[in-house]
Amino acid sequence: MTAVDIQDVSFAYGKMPFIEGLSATFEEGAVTSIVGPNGCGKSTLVKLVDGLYRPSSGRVLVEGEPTLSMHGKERARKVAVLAQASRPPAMTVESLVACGRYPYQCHEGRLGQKDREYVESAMKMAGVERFRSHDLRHLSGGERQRAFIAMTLAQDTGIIVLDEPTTYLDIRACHETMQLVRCLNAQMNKTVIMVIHDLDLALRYSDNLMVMERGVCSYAGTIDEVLESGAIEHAFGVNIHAIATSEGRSYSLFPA
Ligand SMILES: Nc1ncnc2c1ncn2[C@@H]1O[C@H](COP(=O)(O)OP(=O)(O)OP(=O)(O)O)[C@@H](O)[C@H]1O
Repeated sequence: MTAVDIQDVSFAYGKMPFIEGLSATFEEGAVTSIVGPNGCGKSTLVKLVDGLYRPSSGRVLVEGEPTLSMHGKERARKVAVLAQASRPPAMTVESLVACGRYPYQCHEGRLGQKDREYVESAMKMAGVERFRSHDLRHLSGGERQRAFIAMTLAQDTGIIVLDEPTTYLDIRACHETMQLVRCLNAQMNKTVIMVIHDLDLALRYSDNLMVMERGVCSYAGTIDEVLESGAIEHAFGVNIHAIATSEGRSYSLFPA
């Protein structure tokens, strides 16, 4: 089954076409990383999936429905998108996580019993319960990222899209964030699509990879298929060596 289907999408900033005829599919129940050099269009693609940008041609389907035919709240009940980290707002963890319930709220915006249950279980799942009354600005980068992931969980969608979830995190927090992603996938069957710069993390924690170059998908497939294809070497100008370890495989990357 396909969770997100990008069908022959073109998009331009201003007059110059940037993405032309991009097609890609993201498998339901899988963790897929979008990788590619700076400026190749990864965040643009995320915004097209989020319905923030309108393709000049082609369409994006989320769970079989064109994103642009859905109202904002309807789309937000299918896909939760966590944008790139920016300055954290002055609010508590619990208030942030409660924001994830907005697609289910009516005009008054009050949380009902069910909303509160979702907020509680999202904080528990992401391991931020004990920080519930802490101001986001006073958390470490890793704790704050878990709080934002909890907000996407409270949104109760089948699909989570994370744009560079490990930026600014130290190596331990990077791995903890990726382990949380795998846990959400394994225990809650979340489809996860993430833009990630760290190729080692992408190779280690994803089922599938989509490699982008200058507005196109140059290759997509399982980790083994992508490694076999040479698409990463081509896109980044690196060599990759896979090393067997007791925990599976580790990857060593260095300039070609
Ligand atoms: N709002 C905008 N207006 C005009 N051009 C933009 C805008 N946003 C992005 N671009 C351009 O579109 C191209 C793709 O940007 P995008 O942010 O999608 O790339 P990216 O692959 O996510 O980059 P990075 O890895 O550096 O985050 C870049 O050349 C960028 O300068």
